[in-house]
Amino acid sequence: MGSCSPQLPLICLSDQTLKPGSSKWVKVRSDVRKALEDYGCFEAKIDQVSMELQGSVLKAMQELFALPTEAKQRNVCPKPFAGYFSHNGLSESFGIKDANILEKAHEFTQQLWPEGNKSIKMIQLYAEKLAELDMMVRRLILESYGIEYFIDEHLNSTYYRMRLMKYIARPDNDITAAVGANVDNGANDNADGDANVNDDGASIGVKVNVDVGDDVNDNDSVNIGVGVDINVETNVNGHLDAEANGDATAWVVGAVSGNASVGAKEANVDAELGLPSHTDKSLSGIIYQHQIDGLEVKTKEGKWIRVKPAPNTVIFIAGDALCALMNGRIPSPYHRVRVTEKKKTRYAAALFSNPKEGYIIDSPKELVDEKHPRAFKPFDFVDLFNFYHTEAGRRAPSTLQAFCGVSAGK
Ligand SMILES: O=C(O)CCC(=O)C(=O)O
Ligand SMILES: [Fe+2]
Repeated sequence: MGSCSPQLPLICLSDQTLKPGSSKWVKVRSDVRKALEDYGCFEAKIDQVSMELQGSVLKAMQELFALPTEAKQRNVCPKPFAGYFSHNGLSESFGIKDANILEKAHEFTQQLWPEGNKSIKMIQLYAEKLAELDMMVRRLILESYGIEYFIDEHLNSTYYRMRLMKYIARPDNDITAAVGANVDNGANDNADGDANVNDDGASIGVKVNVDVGDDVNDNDSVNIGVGVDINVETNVNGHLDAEANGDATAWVVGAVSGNASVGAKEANVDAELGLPSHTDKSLSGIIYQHQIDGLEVKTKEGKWIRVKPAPNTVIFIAGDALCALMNGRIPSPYHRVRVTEKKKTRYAAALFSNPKEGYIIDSPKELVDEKHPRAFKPFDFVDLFNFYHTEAGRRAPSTLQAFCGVSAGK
């Protein structure tokens, strides 16, 4: 309240009043289209998920992440990175395919708790509610472009995957100073997903963490801003590994690293990022951040909007597959996670919708006209995802553009 920091559009999708065909529905439909065309995402106020269910899901997540590593690693998926994944000690996540369907979600229980566990029921119920919400939003989108005939085919061509995330709390006993580091301009620069910085050289913010121990200095006010020689390896943008099903994330493997010398003491240079900037590969994602903020979304103007968590609020975000399907009319925004609160563990849950394997994504002809010439060639989502794992896919400023952009000339 009263804050002038930029915010995402907030749209009320509350069940009580939103009935198809009602005047509220028509208004929400145009709000959804406008928000997505402008930002590729919006905040949604919802009442479909009770506080009780939210609490149960949080408890289930805490229980899951507290399992011994060997148990967590049983959450495997034939595709790499789609199961349990630990990212440089900064975050860890589980993946649950078809989390909204009870029988399928039970496969996840089998992996982690062969003796059975009631938590999965809560997670499944939660996924079911978010899936209903997601389908409503995708229905609103297609209606808003006047392609109602396509709704059933579209909804039937997709499935869901849930991702549960824990961002590990940073300790409190370090001194930090923000510094800017310029890395060479080149193909790798935009492995952080930032396609807009190519011409100016990519500037990345890195954080110098100095562990002030007795052996270094008793004085906590060490001035590390002076004489710190930062050597940030350009492998900051080493390579990105996408989630195997392509639904969501590009993780940087081998994050920002380098050394800074402070007197005789070595300090680690590390990204503050819990999750580097990326676009989701999915059609859509619904993200719920529990109490601790961290999610930031990039606007078309290149500004980062930090999304504040609220109990009955989720974020709807468009992915590359939706961008392609909608002939580029809806962008898939870059977003990242920066957990700035110390000593606080951040939990987040996201439900992604993906096109089924074998389904060809092709913009309906109604979305193509003189003002909007066809932007992408038809493709199978699996192929987009596989391309993402190639060197060329990783280096591309925009995976989607490089893979199937009409201007890519392939
Ligand atoms: O943790 C979050 O808030 C977002 C996670 C995310 O962007 C992803 O999993 O693709
Ligand atoms: Fe994401």
